[in-house]
Amino acid sequence: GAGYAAADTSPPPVAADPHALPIPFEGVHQAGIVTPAQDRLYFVALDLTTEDRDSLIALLKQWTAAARQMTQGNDVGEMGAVSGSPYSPPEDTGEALGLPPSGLTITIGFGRGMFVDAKGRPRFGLDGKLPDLLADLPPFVGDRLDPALCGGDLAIQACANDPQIAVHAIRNLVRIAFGRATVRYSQMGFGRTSSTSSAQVTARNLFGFKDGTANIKVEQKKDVDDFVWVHEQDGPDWLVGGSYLVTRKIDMRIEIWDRESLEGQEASIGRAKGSGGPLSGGDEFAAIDLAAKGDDGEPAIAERSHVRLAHPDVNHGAKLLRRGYNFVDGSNGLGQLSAGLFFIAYQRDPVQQFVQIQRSLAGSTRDLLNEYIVHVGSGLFACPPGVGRDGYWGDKLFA
Ligand SMILES: C=CC1=C(C)c2cc3[nH]c(cc4nc(cc5[nH]c(cc1n2)c(C)c5CCC(=O)O)C(CCC(=O)O)=C4C)c(C)c3C=C
Ligand SMILES: [Fe+2]
Repeated sequence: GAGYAAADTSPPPVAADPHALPIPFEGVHQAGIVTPAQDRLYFVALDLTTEDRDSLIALLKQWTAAARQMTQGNDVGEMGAVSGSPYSPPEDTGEALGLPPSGLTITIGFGRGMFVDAKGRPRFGLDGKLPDLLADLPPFVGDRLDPALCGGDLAIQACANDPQIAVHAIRNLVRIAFGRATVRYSQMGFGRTSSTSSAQVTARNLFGFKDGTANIKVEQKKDVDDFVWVHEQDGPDWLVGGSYLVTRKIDMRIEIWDRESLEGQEASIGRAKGSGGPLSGGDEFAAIDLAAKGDDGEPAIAERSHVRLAHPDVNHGAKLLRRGYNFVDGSNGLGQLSAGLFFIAYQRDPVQQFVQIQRSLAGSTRDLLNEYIVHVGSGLFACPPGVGRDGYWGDKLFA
């Protein structure tokens, strides 16, 4: 179709709403990494239930074909949602009929468990292709990880400006995987907490602060190249042009935070709540001056503030491309919101980047935010480079 679900009979929306448009699926890099962050996320981690190499390859090919179709606003399969045999289940589940592609991107990552099992035994003949950096993340002080919210042999990130579109994408991919992979955990997110383009307004996280101000932006070509993509000299070959994805499900103790004074909240972050400007002075995008002192002679940006401890100057220059989303999973039995940040970061080297920064932040004597947050889920995935015209996700891995 022309970017709209084929079987739809109603006219497409009148004006070209930029949020409704399709994003190209093919490219040197996967879409959904430096793509300006969409408003909604649906993320899923899966475990492979097959041990057969050919069936894994077939799955990746079918997933790629479906992702190609859905990202361009088309139904899955040859006959889609309503044009097939009335006696068979439709190829597409149908809830995206009549909706525009809404900036849908679908990004895949491979976990360590796809290459070796828990005992280090090879899977799918891929043990020789396991990147050294695809090791389990180390434990961090204060982690309270729930194993059911960690790991996964594969991960798929669907981002779109319409949650129905993101859910439709994941649902159809999970359905295609029947008998070969099962869902380990999934997460819905809203209100992107990181802008990844300087054309975007910085959104706010559930603590009410602008989040993503000092993020790597797609326009910063050198930073993107230095900090996001795996280079030839980094290896392995199949991952060149790809990126490592770190996910952390972080619960936020909203009720405790909401009893903190404005001054206390701002000191914890190191930025002003209204403007997002650093406490060392200036507007949102003013450079952070870690040496600046307040009238009281104390550092304007507190020693234990989040932005100081996450800053490249105290982390051997490390930067991340953050792409996280807020979540609210209802309320817990105590009447508190089960809310937080589904932290997503892309990087060239997880050890020198995420692990370095998180070590700087973690622990009750470090980042002041730790009084209000707790990491409950974790994942590390190697995202292959983009797909060419006739290619499929991970094709270089099986070549
Ligand atoms: C290990 C990496 C990081 C985790 C985990 C993390 C969690 C987290 N962050 C916020 C809120 C904000 N973070 C901000 C900046 C910021 N955060 C990280 C890294 C992690 N954050 C970095 C590298 C930076 C940039 C530091 C810099 O160079 O200045 C900000 C300020 C605005 C911005 O620049 O984005 C906020 C606000 C929360 C609430 C949170 C966990 C729930
Ligand atoms: Fe942060």
